[in-house]
Amino acid sequence: MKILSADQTRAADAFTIQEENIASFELMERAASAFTAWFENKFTPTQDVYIFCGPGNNGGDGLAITRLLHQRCYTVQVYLAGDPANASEDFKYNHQKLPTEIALRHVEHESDFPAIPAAALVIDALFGTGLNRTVTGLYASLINHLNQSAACITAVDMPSGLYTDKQTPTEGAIIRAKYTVSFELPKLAFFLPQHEAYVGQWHVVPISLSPTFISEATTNLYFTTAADIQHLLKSRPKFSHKGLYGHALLLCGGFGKMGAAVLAARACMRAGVGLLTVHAPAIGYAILQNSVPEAMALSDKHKNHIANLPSDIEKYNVIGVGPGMGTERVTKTAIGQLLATCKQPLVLDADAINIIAGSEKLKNQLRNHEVILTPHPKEFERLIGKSKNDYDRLQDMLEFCREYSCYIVLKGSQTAIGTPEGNLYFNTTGNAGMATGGTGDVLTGIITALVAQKYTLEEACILGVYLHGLAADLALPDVGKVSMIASDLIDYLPKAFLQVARTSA
Ligand SMILES: NC(=O)C1=CN([C@@H]2O[C@H](COP(=O)(O)OP(=O)(O)OC[C@H]3O[C@@H](n4cnc5c(N)ncnc54)[C@H](O)[C@@H]3O)[C@@H](O)[C@H]2O)[C@@H](O)CC1
Ligand SMILES: Nc1ncnc2c1ncn2[C@@H]1O[C@H](COP(=O)(O)OP(=O)(O)O)[C@@H](O)[C@H]1O
Ligand SMILES: [K+]
Repeated sequence: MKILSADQTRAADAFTIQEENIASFELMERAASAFTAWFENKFTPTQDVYIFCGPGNNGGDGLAITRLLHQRCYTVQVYLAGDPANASEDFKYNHQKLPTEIALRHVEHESDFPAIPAAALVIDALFGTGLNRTVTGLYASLINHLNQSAACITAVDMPSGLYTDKQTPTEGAIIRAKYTVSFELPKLAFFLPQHEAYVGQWHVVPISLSPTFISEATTNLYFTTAADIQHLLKSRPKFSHKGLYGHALLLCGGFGKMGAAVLAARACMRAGVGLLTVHAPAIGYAILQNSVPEAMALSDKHKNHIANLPSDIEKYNVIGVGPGMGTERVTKTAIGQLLATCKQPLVLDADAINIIAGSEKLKNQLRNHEVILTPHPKEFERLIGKSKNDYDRLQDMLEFCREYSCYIVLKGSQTAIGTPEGNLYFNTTGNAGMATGGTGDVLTGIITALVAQKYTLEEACILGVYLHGLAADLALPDVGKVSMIASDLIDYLPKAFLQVARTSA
């Protein structure tokens, strides 16, 4: 699904109003109803609700929500910050529609700020996608006042003070919401780790914006939904044989880190590779044969580290490299050889990335390959350098993808995938239980298996990251976030494939 900018969102609203020949307040009513339905489902009317409105359409939503919650027996108090004379037309319309028993209280001085009980529910409808400057003055004091309360804050569309699609200057005040309920599509700001404290948990509620507008809108930003994934998964014909599903090579493992190789290998098998060979240091040979009997094992000439490549390397149709490999000098030489000689697609992770990050010559050789790099943020920084903020980091990532003609899977809570064409895909599966050693090795195995099965590199990244997170989500009810380990992801990978296959059928 596409992620639209603030300007495109505004245009989508206008297009929908025109296309459906409705008044703009009717679309606002849809938005307010969708928010209210979410709110009703989440909170019972036993807690007092304090609603803070700005003078624009976000504030207009706040007024309509006030009316709807009042109808549903919530005790609501509503405040306006800003000049009512300059309010938007739809704000004024909804002001008139407020039931007479509800007074809109004006906040003109700090002394007008109400004390907010800890058990109260606050709805932030100060500013949405129309924010056009940093929040200062009385608005900032109000935002700080709300943030300092112990009440649960739910933001309408956007946490007030946060820009939708560009860096918010540090000096402005920003609401720290527990929940953000956004209309139709998530906003780019929700996908950036630096915004977690403001956005909280985000939810999207549909308001039937024009599908024509959305499908014709141009963007390089996407988030992956179950519906996007359905079309990707390939089915298997009855007369399938293992030769159809590729022969992958994994170069991984080292002294004390054979577990990484085992995890990557087991995940690769579970992700459907036809044949798998794992090349590891001599010390890992017996370990691999014992723990992954489905895979073939090759022993490096070096006891503890990878120092050479298999002699028949051309026969593999993809090579996954890096988990547990270390950065010994002999291993660096082997990676140099790999980049200089091999022709097949590469999936580079962990120490393979660290080794390449340390050498301009190796980095330049990326251009000669079809390659996916799967760094976590620290490996990313070694490869590309420090970025000023999360927005710049995405730009730096796309620039690197373009310059080196590669795919990057920047791992994290909402993993971002960059392509050489300049597209960015944010993943939507996964949970904090995955923040444990070895889960990245599992991802390397999955993506390598998908490339082996002739998914394009872009498909392998998108589908692999989605399935990896989905496996963790499916494991969650049984193992919980604290106890989740990387092996759980492999154990639940079959269920993840089954779930995706079911929806594609
Ligand atoms: N018909 C529509 O356009 C719809 C709009 N919707 C809502 O409307 C919102 C967008 O509404 P608007 O475009 O009116 O914008 P907002 O209500 O987000 O904010 C714009 C208002 O705030 C002022 N403002 C902006 N930044 C400020 C700052 N830093 N300090 C002080 N004042 C500031 C502007 O001068 C303007 O009065 C969405 O987020 C959504 O909540 C929804 O009701 C869906 C339908
Ligand atoms: N809080 C989180 N929410 C969702 N996914 C997470 C979270 N933390 C980590 N992950 C995922 O777990 C994996 C961790 O990979 P990585 O850091 O390479 O681990 P390792 O090197 O131990 O294998 C990545 O796929 C990342 O996206
Ligand atoms: K808001």
